[in-house]
Amino acid sequence: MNVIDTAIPDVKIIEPRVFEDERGFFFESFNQQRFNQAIGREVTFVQDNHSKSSKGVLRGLHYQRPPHAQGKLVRCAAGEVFDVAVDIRAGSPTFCHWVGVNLSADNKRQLWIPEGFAHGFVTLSETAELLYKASDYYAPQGEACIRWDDPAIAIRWPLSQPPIVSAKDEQGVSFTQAEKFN
Ligand SMILES: Cc1cn([C@H]2C[C@H](O)[C@@H](COP(=O)(O)OP(=O)(O)O[C@H]3O[C@@H](C)C(=O)[C@@H](O)[C@H]3O)O2)c(=O)[nH]c1=O
Repeated sequence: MNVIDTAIPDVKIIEPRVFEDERGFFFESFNQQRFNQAIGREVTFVQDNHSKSSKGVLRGLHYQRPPHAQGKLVRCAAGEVFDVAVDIRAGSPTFCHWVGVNLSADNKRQLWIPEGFAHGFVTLSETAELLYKASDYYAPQGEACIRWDDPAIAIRWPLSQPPIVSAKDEQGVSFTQAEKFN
């Protein structure tokens, strides 16, 4: 397993070791011990999520407010997405910074997004299936959404036309208005 730093030190790219043979491939998509070593602390995941999206669908930027904050370990098992984490921790040296990583069924990369970040992605392939582990349970009362096109964050989404966004995400607030983490 290979751990790659990103421009935001707490956000890591994890590349599993893939064993290929004439039958296909095998890899450990999650190993608690190695994962904890990779990020330097213990995280307990309590929920696995799976979503499928069509090309041009953009979901985000989502987070749950404390005490329901979620760390997420994200991977793409079919197709390809551009996955983004935004630092919303007040006082962080990388506050309001974002990182974007292509995750695909081919590159098998995973993105670790700790608590204190908003998360979103856009689908680059005809369809894409995203699998992610979360360190806390879904708590609708704690859900929050920042607009994907917020000018203060200025994410460079790889888009050639406006994305397909849910009605809920259209109601996302600006970065300035969003509740931050302390
Ligand atoms: C996120 C979530 C949704 N749901 C339900 C609520 C709703 O009826 C339906 C679809 O929910 P949403 O529209 O919020 O799904 P979606 O827009 O895919 O939300 C997800 O987006 C990505 C970017 C994330 O980071 C996730 O944490 C999550 O917020 O699924 C659950 O039952 N459990 C969950 O954990």
